[in-house]
Amino acid sequence: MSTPESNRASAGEQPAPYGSGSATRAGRPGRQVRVHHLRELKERGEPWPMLTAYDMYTAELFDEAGIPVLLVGDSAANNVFGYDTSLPVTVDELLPLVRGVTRSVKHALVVADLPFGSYQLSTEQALATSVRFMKEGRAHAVKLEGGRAFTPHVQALTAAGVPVMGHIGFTPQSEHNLGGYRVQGRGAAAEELLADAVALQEAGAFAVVMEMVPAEAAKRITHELHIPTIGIGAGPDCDAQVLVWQDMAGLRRGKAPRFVKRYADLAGVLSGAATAFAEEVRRGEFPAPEHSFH
Ligand SMILES: Nc1nc(=O)c2c([nH]1)NC[C@@H]1CN(c3ccc(C(=O)N[C@@H](CCC(=O)O)C(=O)O)cc3)CN21
Ligand SMILES: CC(C)C(=O)C(=O)O
Ligand SMILES: [Mg+2]
Repeated sequence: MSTPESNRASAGEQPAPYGSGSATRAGRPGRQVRVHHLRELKERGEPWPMLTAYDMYTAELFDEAGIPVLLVGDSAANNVFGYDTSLPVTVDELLPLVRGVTRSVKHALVVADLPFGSYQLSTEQALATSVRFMKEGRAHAVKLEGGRAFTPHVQALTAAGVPVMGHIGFTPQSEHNLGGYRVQGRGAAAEELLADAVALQEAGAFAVVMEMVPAEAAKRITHELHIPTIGIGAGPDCDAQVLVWQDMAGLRRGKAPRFVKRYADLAGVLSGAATAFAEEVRRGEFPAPEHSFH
């Protein structure tokens, strides 16, 4: 079977950049995704997907599935390390996950989420932490939570060569300040949210996540900004959509937030596999002769 993709590869030509040509139509970026490709997608009105990833196999699979941006979220706190919130996770815990993901992708832009306490103290702290994620973790960009109060941090990082993704609306690291998991930017607060988004853009952010924001407010902010907006519980009019991968694939059980759609039942598949393995071992059926060395 010969595809345009393999023809190009065998001819030894440079594949088309993400955002143009047959590679895009196939949903597969031809080479490294760059922040300007995301801006081009916004200009063309083409929505794009983002997922979290915390390890090699998921990073490889999502990269091959044509997900242009992977986020090593501080949500690893809940979804890898078993904490009840994202607050306790540390840079030292997240760094090896970032390394695993960046080693495993061929195309995706990998964003490292700065965890609570690793950037809020000063612009210097934000830069020191980001340099670790880029130097040791080989991340391509970082993400931090906060609006106008964090424009000095975004400016300092951008000036130092670190692409920054903002995150406004419901910001889980501020859970105790926001009074729990609640929608942000209803009514008059929509103006505050817009001011935060514009300030992040002016400070140099290349994109901004909006979490649990009313769809109308998110739509307006998306139209006002020239950088891409990435929604999670922010309606259909954002430039991109992000989900935590264990939510998207149905690995996490229990009641999911309203914004989650499950595209698979990985919990069912894995638990079925583990149960079948356990039964075969207990019945003496595994290993069979073909699994043994003779
Ligand atoms: N697995 C997972 N998925 C996520 O989306 C996620 C994490 N972990 N960890 C970090 C943060 C925390 N997030 C959360 C967690 C819970 C709700 C939640 O319970 N939402 C409810 C209540 C909303 C309301 O009361 O207005 C919902 O039904 O959406 C929302 C976002 C989003 N992030
Ligand atoms: C939900 C996304 C945006 C996030 O910040 C995370 O996974 O940590
Ligand atoms: Mg996060």
